[in-house]
Amino acid sequence: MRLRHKPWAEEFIASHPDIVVPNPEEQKGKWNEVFNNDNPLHIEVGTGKGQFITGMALANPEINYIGIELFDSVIVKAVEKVQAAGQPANLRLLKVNGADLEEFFGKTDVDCVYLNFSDPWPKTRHAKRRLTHEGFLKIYENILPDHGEIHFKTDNRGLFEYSLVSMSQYGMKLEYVSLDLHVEMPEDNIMTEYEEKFSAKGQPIYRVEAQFQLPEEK
Ligand SMILES: C[S@@+](CC[C@H](N)C(=O)[O-])C[C@H]1O[C@@H](n2cnc3c(N)ncnc32)[C@H](O)[C@@H]1O
Repeated sequence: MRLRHKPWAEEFIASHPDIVVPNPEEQKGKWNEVFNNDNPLHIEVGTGKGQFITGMALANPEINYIGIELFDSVIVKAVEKVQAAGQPANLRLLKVNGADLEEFFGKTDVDCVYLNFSDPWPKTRHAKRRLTHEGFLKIYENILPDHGEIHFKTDNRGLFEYSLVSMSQYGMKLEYVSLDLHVEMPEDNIMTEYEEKFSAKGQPIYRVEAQFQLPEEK
């Protein structure tokens, strides 16, 4: 998702350090200081305009949430969403690349990783950029505890099939695989912007929860 270039975006982000955490590498291993509690931390990589992560934070005040987004112009929209929701105390944003997560989170800092409607990168030569490529799975494994989980939703059948294979080949246990999530919409499902858009067009939403396994369990 690319929005029109906004030259003031960087300044806007810097002026909201209470929402977009500045110098996140300094929080590695001590995110509890940011939230003033030891509650579990869930992150969404590729948070876009922030609808999902904001909804999750409002629905689950006993969990801390961080939305991670690469682009200035997009995270500005997420900041506005967080403000409109009354700036929940259990929610922050990071303007960083998901490929660099290990710079900001140590082993077990994060309790769950959400990937929602990740960019599909359909060309084979771009496969390494897919957020479910084994290179990214390794990164998530390094910031999650043993048996940590990734919850993944997408409208893109090709990316979903690729991801099931990638996760399975990595030795992850696949649970709650759905080929049409909205047929029996889980009560606690929080819709993302893309989910609303694609489901309104009648497209099925695919979902899986994948759990990392210990070497002896693979
Ligand atoms: C297709 S949008 C989906 C947004 C939102 N999750 C939703 O479901 O509505 C994917 C988002 O992921 C972001 N993104 C892609 N690769 C990323 C990366 N490596 N690190 C952080 N964000 C990334 C993009 O900038 C874009 O905003």
